[in-house]
Amino acid sequence: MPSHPMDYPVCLRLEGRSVLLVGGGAIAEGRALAVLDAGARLRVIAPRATDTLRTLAEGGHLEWLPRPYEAGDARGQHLVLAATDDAAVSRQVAAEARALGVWVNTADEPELCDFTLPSIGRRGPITVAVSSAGQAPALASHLRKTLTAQVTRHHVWRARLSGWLREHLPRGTERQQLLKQVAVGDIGVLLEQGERKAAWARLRADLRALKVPGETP
Ligand SMILES: C[C@@]1(CC(=O)O)C2=NC(=C\c3[nH]c(c(CCC(=O)O)c3CC(=O)O)Cc3[nH]c(c(CC(=O)O)c3CCC(=O)O)/C=C3\N/C(=C\2)[C@@H](CCC(=O)O)[C@]3(C)CC(=O)O)/[C@H]1CCC(=O)O
Ligand SMILES: NC(=O)c1ccc[n+]([C@@H]2O[C@H](COP(=O)([O-])OP(=O)(O)OC[C@H]3O[C@@H](n4cnc5c(N)ncnc54)[C@H](O)[C@@H]3O)[C@@H](O)[C@H]2O)c1
Repeated sequence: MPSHPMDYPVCLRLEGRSVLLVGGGAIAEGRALAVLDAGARLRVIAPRATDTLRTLAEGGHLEWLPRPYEAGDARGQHLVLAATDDAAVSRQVAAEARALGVWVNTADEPELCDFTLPSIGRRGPITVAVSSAGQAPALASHLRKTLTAQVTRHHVWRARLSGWLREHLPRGTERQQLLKQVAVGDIGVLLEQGERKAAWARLRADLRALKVPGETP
């Protein structure tokens, strides 16, 4: 039996949200690139920052405050990430963020984290995320590489096509059935086999049966 309850995995939508990153080293840089990809408004507080972080700050992609963390810095943030080389700073940041009700992650101490960061592989809209509940990050990284390699371009096509159909078709049982066809049924299998023409023909026939107007992507 695990000593803690299971972690609860989520995919955060950070667009336009304020994220504070405390620390400016290699680990912080990885965090910064990931939250910027997610469209967050990023503030970095650290006396030293990597060249990449400095360049991003000069380009206006993030705000860098070149000083140590101070009490109150977590106020008004939606999320706080701490990645310094000083465990006392991690503890201070985690305690203050928690007291303010702001979710916090520290790169060096799983016990201080409200959430941990899984190892991540991306293929189009598909994300493979592996967590080991803080127990084996190197194993999470290894598994992530193995699993991500199994996501092929056919899966990406199926995901994109499914996304397009969800956007254009009204909700309901018929849409659900068609989306299952695309994801794991005959249409998906045709796409996987490289039979794109046959897949489109089958999809058009299904759309006609649904009496839905419009072009396929
Ligand atoms: C997955 C990944 C994502 C990311 O960082 O973005 C990530 N660690 C990665 C790699 C990695 N980290 C470490 C090693 C060396 C081997 C080892 O020590 O085991 C390797 C392997 C490598 O580098 O190949 C060292 C390490 N990590 C933590 C501690 C502190 C501690 O455990 O006390 C120490 C000791 C530090 C020291 O001793 O100084 C803690 C955490 N690391 C986490 C995430 C969270 C739990 C994730 C999970 O549940 O699996 C958590 C809890 C904090 C957090 O949420 O950040 C990323 C994979 C990137 C990729 O995909 O390749
Ligand atoms: N989660 C992971 O994947 C993982 C992997 C390896 C290491 N770590 C841990 O991540 C942490 C950071 O590692 P790193 O290699 O990026 O370290 P680093 O030494 O390259 O950078 C440390 C950064 O912290 C900043 N800093 C120091 N004191 C500060 C303060 N009071 N306020 C604000 N910023 C401060 C420094 O200016 C510097 O930018 C370490 O604790 C390390 O143990 C995590």
